[in-house]
Amino acid sequence: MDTTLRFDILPQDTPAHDALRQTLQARIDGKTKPLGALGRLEDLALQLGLIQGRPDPVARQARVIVCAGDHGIAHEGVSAYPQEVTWQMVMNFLAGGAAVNVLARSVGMEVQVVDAGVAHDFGRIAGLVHAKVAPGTANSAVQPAMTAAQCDAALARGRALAHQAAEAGCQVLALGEMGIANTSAASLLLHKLAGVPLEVATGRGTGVDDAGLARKRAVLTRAAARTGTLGAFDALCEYGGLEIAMMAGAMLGAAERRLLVLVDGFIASSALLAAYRLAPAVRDYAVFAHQSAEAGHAALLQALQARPLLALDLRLGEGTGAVLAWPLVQAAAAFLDGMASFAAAGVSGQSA
Ligand SMILES: Cc1cc2ncn([C@H]3O[C@H](COP(=O)(O)O)[C@@H](O)[C@H]3O)c2cc1C
Ligand SMILES: O=C(O)c1cccnc1
Repeated sequence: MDTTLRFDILPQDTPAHDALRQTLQARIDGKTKPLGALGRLEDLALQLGLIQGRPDPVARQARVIVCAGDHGIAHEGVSAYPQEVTWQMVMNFLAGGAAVNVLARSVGMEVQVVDAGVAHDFGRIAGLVHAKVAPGTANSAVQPAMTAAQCDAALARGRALAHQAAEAGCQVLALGEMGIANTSAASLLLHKLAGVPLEVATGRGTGVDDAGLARKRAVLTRAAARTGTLGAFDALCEYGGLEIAMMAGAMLGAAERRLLVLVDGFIASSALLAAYRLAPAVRDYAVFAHQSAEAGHAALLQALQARPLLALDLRLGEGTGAVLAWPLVQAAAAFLDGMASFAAAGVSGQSA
């Protein structure tokens, strides 16, 4: 089966992009510094320019969308915390007291909290984006996590949220998540989509002990054995995460609107992996913010040939790592805009 959605993402290997790449590289190289000396900030500036299709890209406004969803597989005892933490943390996000709120505030980023599929009735609570597809997924250890229609709905709602961010004036979109047991869903996606063995793909998530990790591995082995090789859409349906599918849709929708996508940790990277398999061009719009301490993230980054910007031993999700990379994107745009060129400053260039 496949998604009914078609994502219209401009690929970046056109002749127009080649010309712009040369223009951007010349601008970067003309700045008053030894060639290449701003390192990965130079790569970021180049990527931002290519994404926006202009030699003078801007990074003024950014949003983090935190998608929350519950997981039937939580009932197998794969997390160190109970399922109700998901909705309780949604309340915490709305009150502004979670890690992602504080970090986003510190870097001037707006937070949008979305109910993608939490197993709780929030009523008409203010500030929450009500995009609930279902009150949690089914238990993927015994049956598909969601139907094709549910997966399509999650992708479509994520895409619409990204388009809204673009209309609100954002150039950059970060995706975060909350969902007890979603490291299990992400590990299963990594295993099915990139062929990474479950022993490598499975980690401690919120901090299960050795016995908990053994139980988690056994549950995931049982879940994985239900199916054979899967495409991206079927893998999302089988192993879910309504919030993971919604993040994938948002990443694809952001790329459609030529926004730079800040990818958070293990869970968000699994959403990008699925999105990439649905529409490979999305990869050019992605910046991998950080390397999570969650086991499996290294293999996931490797599968995407991604080199994250930061390594802070975070293992939280919520978009915490992604928001911390926003100042680096701003710095890249700032040096490209504000640094003097050799010509303008009267500084001698490279000899011979
Ligand atoms: C209080 C609390 C806040 C969180 N914020 C993010 N997560 C993170 O932990 C969960 C995934 O780990 P696992 O698969 O082991 O359940 C997700 O909700 C993720 O966002 C949290 C977890 C907890 C307990
Ligand atoms: O890296 C992540 O996204 C992560 C790691 C552990 C728990 N929750 C999320």
